[in-house]
Amino acid sequence: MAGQAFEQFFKEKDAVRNFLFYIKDLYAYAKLKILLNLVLMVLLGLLEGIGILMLIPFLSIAGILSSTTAAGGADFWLKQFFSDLGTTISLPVVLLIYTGIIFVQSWLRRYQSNLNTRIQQGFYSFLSIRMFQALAYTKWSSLMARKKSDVTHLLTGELARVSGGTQYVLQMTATAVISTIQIGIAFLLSPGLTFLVLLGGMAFFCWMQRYVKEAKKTGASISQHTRNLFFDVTEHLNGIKEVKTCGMETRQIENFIKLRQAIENNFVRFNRIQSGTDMLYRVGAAVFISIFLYSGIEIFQIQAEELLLMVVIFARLWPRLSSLQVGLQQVAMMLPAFQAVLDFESQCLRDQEKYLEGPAYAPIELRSGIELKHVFFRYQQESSSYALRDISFSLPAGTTTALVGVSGSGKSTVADLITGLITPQQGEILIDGTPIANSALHLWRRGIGYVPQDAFLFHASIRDNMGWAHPGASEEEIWKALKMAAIDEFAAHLPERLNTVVGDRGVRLSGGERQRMVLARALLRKPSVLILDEATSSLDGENEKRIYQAIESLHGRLTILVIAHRLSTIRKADQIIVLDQGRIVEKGNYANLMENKESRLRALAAI
Ligand SMILES: Nc1ncnc2c1ncn2[C@@H]1O[C@H](COP(=O)(O)OP(=O)(O)OP(=O)(O)O)[C@@H](O)[C@H]1O
Repeated sequence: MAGQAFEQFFKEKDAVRNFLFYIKDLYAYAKLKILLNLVLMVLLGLLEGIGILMLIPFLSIAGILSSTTAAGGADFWLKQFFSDLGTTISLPVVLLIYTGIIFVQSWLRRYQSNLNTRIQQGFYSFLSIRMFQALAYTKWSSLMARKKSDVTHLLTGELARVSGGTQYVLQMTATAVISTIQIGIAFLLSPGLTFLVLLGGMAFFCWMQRYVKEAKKTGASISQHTRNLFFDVTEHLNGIKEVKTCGMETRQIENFIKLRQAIENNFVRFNRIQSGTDMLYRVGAAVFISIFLYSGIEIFQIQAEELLLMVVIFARLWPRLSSLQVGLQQVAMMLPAFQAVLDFESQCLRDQEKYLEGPAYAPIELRSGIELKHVFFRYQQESSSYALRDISFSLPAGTTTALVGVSGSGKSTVADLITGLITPQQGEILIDGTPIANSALHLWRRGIGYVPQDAFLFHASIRDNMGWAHPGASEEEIWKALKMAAIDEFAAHLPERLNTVVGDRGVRLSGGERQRMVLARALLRKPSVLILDEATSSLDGENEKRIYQAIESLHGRLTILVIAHRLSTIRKADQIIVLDQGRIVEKGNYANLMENKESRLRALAAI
């Protein structure tokens, strides 16, 4: 029957596998602490057992228990020993021993509870850190396919649920160990009755396993709805300006209420399962104890003291069975969260980038140039449409190349290929004549300064934002970088200069100020390659001119790739590459291309 219950609990193979993975992970993390925990559990179980046995001297002193009630067998000797204790020592001594046992037991329980919390919280951190590491080293192409809100949800909500489940796993283990010891002692005292209690208890326990399945279903539903809620809130915050501008608040609120209510209903449903099983256990206890008392007194005519002992044992064992049930339901509810965490982690691990770390590995500095040879790239493997087709060009070191083309022509995709965030399906990208090894990609990227379209700043001071890119940068280096990005005057006039906090994602700055700040941050790293992906799109003419003057002053020292939509900014580029629908349609310098009346660049300039 126990086998059936086990099977029912772990009906799906995945659940068994995940639960075993979970236990394996937990054990791998806290081997010694878990062993210490087990020892404590055994000690606590024994002490609780002795606590029960101490009833015998009480009964003996009170004259309820005679020392000749049973003869022979382990139970006789045990009872005899404790009964003798009652007749040879006085009541105060027995009470003192009893209090001592309870004191030691309480102290151990407190120690074990602290140890459990240490294991639980430590395991939570262990899983979070492991998951965050896996996430940080995952390939961009794999991250691109994921919703940010799902990842946040996994790292916060789902992992917190897993941690809550850990508490129950530890509690259940303690309950199981202590119960086993108590059952052993109860067997010594009264094998027949204990067997009957156990049989009844097991049958009841197995019957109750249907609720564990229910709990698991509720857990899966909670996972799904909390994920949706995270998504909704994240989207709302990302688009809060648009929401307010278009007066869409009510719709957002309605959505939020719907999701919140679904979660609320699931938790209420789960509590209904928990309280329902608790009620059934209580009613079951009353029925069982009535049957035992009746059959003990009327049919088996058991001695009163034995019945009393059985009531005590039953009163201790039954709640444990109930707490095992509650624990199983809690763990079953947590398993979908663990499964989600595990799936995400294994996907991240499958798509890892190799990293060479350590002082021996310096950023790769470009010496002769970058070359793209017949590169084809498509975002979806199964799709027949390519974002880039047969792209070949080179960026000699120290030159400035401009990529132009209408929206969607593939400019940002070229930039992502050069940084190694994505890899071509056909063709190759050579850095100083050789393809960059997978393991060295991060070293290559460390030598690149990148300013994206939607430049972001942390909610921190300018100094901290700069320090993020180059932790050891001196005050002088920071001001130099700010000057190169034409933002030094702005920073110098701020009330707290470098200590001024720029708001969340830099919202306290104008679009142009933010982009110049991010450009300064990129330059602070002293990169050998600088990529500007429409980085000047929100600058006014004057600021744009200043940035390009600064960039021109870097000409020859850096290899620069500029993705630009304003052609005025690329006049001085060494070469201009015009893209259209993923193909290179023109190459040359500004003067050459503009000379040709049919040129695409001219057409773009006209637009
Ligand atoms: N993550 C993605 N998944 C699928 N397709 C994508 C993805 N990113 C871009 N594309 C597609 O690839 C093509 C090239 O996009 P890309 O962003 O490189 O163009 P772009 O020239 O930089 O455009 P824009 O000037 O608007 O930024 C487009 O058709 C676009 O829809």
